[in-house]
This record gives sequence, structure tokens and C-alpha cells, in this order.
Amino acid sequence: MTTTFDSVRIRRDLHRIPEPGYQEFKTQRYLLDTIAALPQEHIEVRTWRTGVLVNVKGTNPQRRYGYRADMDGLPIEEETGYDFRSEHPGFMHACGHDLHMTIGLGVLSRFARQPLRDNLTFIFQPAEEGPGGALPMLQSEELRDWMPDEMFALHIAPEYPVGTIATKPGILFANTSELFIDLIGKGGHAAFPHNANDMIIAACQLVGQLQTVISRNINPLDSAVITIGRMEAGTKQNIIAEKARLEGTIRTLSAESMKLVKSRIEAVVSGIEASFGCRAEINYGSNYRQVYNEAEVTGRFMSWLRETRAGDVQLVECTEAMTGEDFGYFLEAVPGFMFWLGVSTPYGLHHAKIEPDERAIDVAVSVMTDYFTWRSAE
Ligand SMILES: CC(=O)N[C@@H](CCC[C@H](N)C(=O)O)C(=O)O
Repeated sequence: MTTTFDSVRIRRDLHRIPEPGYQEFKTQRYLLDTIAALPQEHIEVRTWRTGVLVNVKGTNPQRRYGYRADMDGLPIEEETGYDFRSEHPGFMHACGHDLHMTIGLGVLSRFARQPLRDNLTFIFQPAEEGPGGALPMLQSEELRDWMPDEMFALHIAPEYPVGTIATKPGILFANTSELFIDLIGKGGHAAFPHNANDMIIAACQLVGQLQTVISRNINPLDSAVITIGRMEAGTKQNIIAEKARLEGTIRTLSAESMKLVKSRIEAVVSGIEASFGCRAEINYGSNYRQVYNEAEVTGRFMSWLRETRAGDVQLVECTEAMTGEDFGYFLEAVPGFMFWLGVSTPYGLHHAKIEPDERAIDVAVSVMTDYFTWRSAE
């Protein structure tokens, strides 16, 4: 295949401009400009908030296939050795969305030139890391008449070598809920603890007790995670903290366990209120549905990979992971799958030093291009 698509340049351009959810203004502009440089005859473009939707008109369409890429960055100060580091202080593409978008553009650039028999929808979706762009995008007017019959997405996987694709039928990623807990007590002088109500002590107790929800209330053969990723309290070393805030996330493999975990968290927090004489507020922020790969569609992709790409792509049938992804909402509405794409880097997702191997982009572009082509010719 001859192509003028410069995947490395595009990925690096996108890497420089990570933006928070629903503030992906430069990213949207970059995507629109790149798409505008493609042949326009077979494509139509729409925007939805900071997202972008592209319809590639098929030559004799019977069905519509979709690819979704997420667009937002993370609040992380980049520590890579790149000379194309983030130009936005405190923000970084540390979850591979720069690669996901580049791969989408790569596949799109091929089909904008040579459309398939069937229609294609490319979805560049804002706010995956929060508060979640998938559900409102799915319900939007802009997507309604371009809704795919089947859809696909991928996620970079640091732990797999380049050339590896890992997936499975059934549940791939967990149900998620954000978790915010505010504790409100009484501040005071460090020397007079008996006159105050110290929310640092209460918060420390609470963090420990929250872990007992996982270890004592969840069936060990099921899986659940509570991670507190941020804790804020106090103003100065000799002032007793009046308030404390915990910020975290809950992950479960079933919707039932999510309900159970939340009810146990509420019980534990009530206990903290009683034992510390404080007030507490719980907020669950945004919640994502599990990523569930439809068995037949996923099985067809896996068999196709084994039969056609065994020479250059290693297919791994992986286990589920406790990561979350709002692509789960798309898969609830439309059959499809997500897969992990090996990018071989020692640092994990959400790490300030993650440097995905860019050779994975061409692997994914070629696999998705060939798969859409095969699927549409069936
Ligand atoms: C693949 C990945 O890392 N996704 C994120 C999704 C975040 C969900 C939500 N904001 C939360 O924190 O619960 C993940 O952290 O798994």
C-alpha cells in the first residue's frame, strides 16, 4: 500500500498538545485540519462539542463499521526523554490517546482515498479520562444517522511487545466509578487536639478501612479495586485540619459488586462520622460501564487475525483487566470489541515516563485497514 500518511509526525504533533476532557480545542483543530487535507469526495465531517465524527461513504453500502479513538490527556507533568514533550505544563498524553487518534487518522486516510463497499464512521471522542464523552456522544444527534452496526477500538498496552494484539470475548475492562469523599470536622491549634476534630486522623483511618471493603466484603473469586489516588488536607504543620478530601476510583467486574462496594463504602463512612463526630459527603463522579466484547464479532476478528496475520502479528488471548473505558457504553449499544495493542515500554499507563514504541502505529493501521476491507468484502 502506498500512503502519504506520516504517522510519526502526526503522533508527535498530537503528543505536544494534551488537553483535559472537553477542552480538546487544539486537538480538535489539528484533527479537522488533517482531515481537511485528505480527498473530500467520499467523506463528510461533523463536530460534536470538542469531538470529531467522519463518515466515509461506501460505494454500495450494506452495513456500517466504526472505529473510535479517545482524545484527552491527563494531569501529569511529563518526564519522558522526548524532544517533542508536552507544551502544556502539567498535562501529558500518558494513556496513549495520541496514538489512538493517529491510528484512526491513518485508517481514515486510506479509506478517504479508496472507500469500501460499506460505510465507515470514525469517532474521535473527547473526555475519556473523565467525565466521560462516550455516553453523551452516543446519544447525540450528530452520531444518530452514522451509528455503526459494529464498532472497534484499541488501547495501547505497555507490557506487550510491538506486533502483539491481545483481546478476548466477554468482559475485557471493569465497571468503574469515581469516588470523592469530603470529611468535615473542626480545625484548631496543633497543641490542643482535645478542642478540635482532626480530619487528617479521620481520613487516614478511612483510607485503611476502605481497603477492608475489598478484602472482607467481596468474594475473593470476584474482583474489585478501590484506589485512593489523591488526598488533600490541612494548611500548615501546626494547625489541625478541619477538612480532608479523598479522591479515588472503584473498579468491579460486575454491576452487582459495584452496588455492594458502594453500599459498604457508605457504611464505613457512616462509621467514621460516628466515631470521629464529623460530617462526610460522598460523590461518585462519573461511572463507566464494563467493556464487554461481543463473542461472535470478537471471535471473528480473532480467527481472521490467526488466519491472515500469524506471520507478523502475535494474537494473545488475555484475561480481563481492572482498567475502565467509556467505550463500554458504545459496546452496550453496538456489538464490537476493544483490543490491547502492544507498545513495549517499561513504564505503565498513566506514568510520567511512558514512551510507547511508535512502530505499533503502523501495525494497528495495517490490521484495522485490512480487517475493515475483509469485513466489508464478506
Ligand atoms: C484505560 C484507562 O486507563 N482508563 C481510565 C478510565 C478512567 C475512568 C474514571 N475517570 C475513573 O477514574 O474511574 C482508567 O483509569 O482505567
